[in-house]
Amino acid sequence: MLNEPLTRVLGAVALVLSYYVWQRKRLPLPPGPSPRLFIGNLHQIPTNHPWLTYAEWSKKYGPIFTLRIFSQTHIVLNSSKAVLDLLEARSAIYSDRPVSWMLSNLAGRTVFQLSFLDSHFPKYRKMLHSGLNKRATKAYRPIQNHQLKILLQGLVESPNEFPASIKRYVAGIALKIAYGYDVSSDNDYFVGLAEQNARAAASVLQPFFWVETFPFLRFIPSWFPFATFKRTMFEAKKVIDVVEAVPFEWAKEKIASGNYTDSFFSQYFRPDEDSPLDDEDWRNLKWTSASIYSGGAHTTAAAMTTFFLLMSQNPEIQKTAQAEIDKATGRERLLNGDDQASLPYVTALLKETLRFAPVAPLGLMHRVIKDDIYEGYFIPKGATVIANIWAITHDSESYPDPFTFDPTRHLGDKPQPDPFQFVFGYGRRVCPGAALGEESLFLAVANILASFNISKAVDAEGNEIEPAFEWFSSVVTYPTNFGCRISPRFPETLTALTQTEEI
Ligand code: HEM
Repeated sequence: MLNEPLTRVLGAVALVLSYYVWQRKRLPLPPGPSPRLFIGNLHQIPTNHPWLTYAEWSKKYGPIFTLRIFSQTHIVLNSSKAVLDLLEARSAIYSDRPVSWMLSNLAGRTVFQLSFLDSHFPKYRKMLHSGLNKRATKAYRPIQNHQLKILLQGLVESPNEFPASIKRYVAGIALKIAYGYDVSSDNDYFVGLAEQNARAAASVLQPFFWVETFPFLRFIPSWFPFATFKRTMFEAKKVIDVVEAVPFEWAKEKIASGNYTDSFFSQYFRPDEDSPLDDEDWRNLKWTSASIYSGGAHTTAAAMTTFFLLMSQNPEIQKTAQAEIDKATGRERLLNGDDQASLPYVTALLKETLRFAPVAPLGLMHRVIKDDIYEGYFIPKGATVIANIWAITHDSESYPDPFTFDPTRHLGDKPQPDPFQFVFGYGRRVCPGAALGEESLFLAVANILASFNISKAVDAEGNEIEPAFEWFSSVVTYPTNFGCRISPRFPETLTALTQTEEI
């Protein structure tokens, strides 16, 4: 028998708990567009550039709104306050990924969609953090500097092929860091793989697949006329498997032969160690190495492509940045990572590029693992949580006149909020490659500005062509269908500089 005081205490606790649960259930979900009976808001979600529509909806429904897709609740966060309050401050419950049968069963498991609750999650993050943190990133400078010279030479020799030079630069850095692999040309097989991987990712990371709601669709054979989803996934899986396996096997063989350069992979793979890796270690190593390549190449390339478009539109800003650079180098050397501290305008220009066109406008989806309450709204366990990064970096309260490209907004005594705080994601899922991405971007942007003038493309009569501001719509976005003129500022000096050993 329990004694009376204890019974009373337990009764009071039960009462408080049930009041709390009742109160929570009474709270409404954040508002949102009216759902239809069965499909919810599926019919209203645009297939292209959904971040723009979500930003519009947030003006009507507020910074946090709800969408329902069949029975799945999506909470869309459109303000810096909401993402920092939830995804950062409450990251212990907001860092899971939505469960996707399509991704995990057909496309295969990857770091990007691994559940926060998976026992391997901390291991992955630790491996990535130790290989990619700010300090570790400094060790990669010789690799970045080497790729930089190839990039600059490529822009001198074939300026119109600048997208190929960008791809080679980013893949060259990622493959060397991940596996110790040296890219040999723009048409390198491994560089092509990165490209295929980006395409595969775009095809599988769609907001909705019917099979997630109707599990019986899993059993229809892939040849069936309506089974496009299965064929898409199997195609993507083939690519993802190759992307993970081929460089991995290549690196394994190199290390076994004793003729290899140090890399993220070689740090963990030691053929002569007494305790060999077990199966799970192998898998972790395979996926983390592949994530450097699949997470780092396409994103960095997207930001560089945006940079070319914005520079061709903004000659005055370009000149200001060039004046700052010329003052630092006397036009006698290339810039390295240490120069960033003395180039505030160029740093601001880079921030503004990522603010103006965040590479991943909706980031990657999160999932909340416990019921929660925020600002009087109920956020149910299992809801998918989407950070509308584009809306945050175009919020006129934080960034007045948000559609004007203006690096000076990040300078002075009262700079506007640092966009790097938002564009690399949040909480325990924050991009582990942010430091490396930022440094590779700075190096490229600063040295391209030092070495070239970028202007609008011209037609056969010499008239400038106004580029269409068109953005590829996927998880990673970048401008498409534009050209620009890239001409060396000091051709002789540039050739000499790209041929010297040191930067
Ligand atoms: C401009 C450069 C980059 C941008 C804008 C960017 C942005 C992002 C964003 C928004 C996320 C999702 C974070 C979240 O879920 O909250 C992410 C995740 C990730 N990024 Fe990056 N990224 C960049 C470069 C890189 C680089 C260079 C690497 C690797 C070397 C990398 C590896 C990853 C990985 C592995 C994840 C998944 C983390 C996880 O799910 O736990 N990224 N990135």
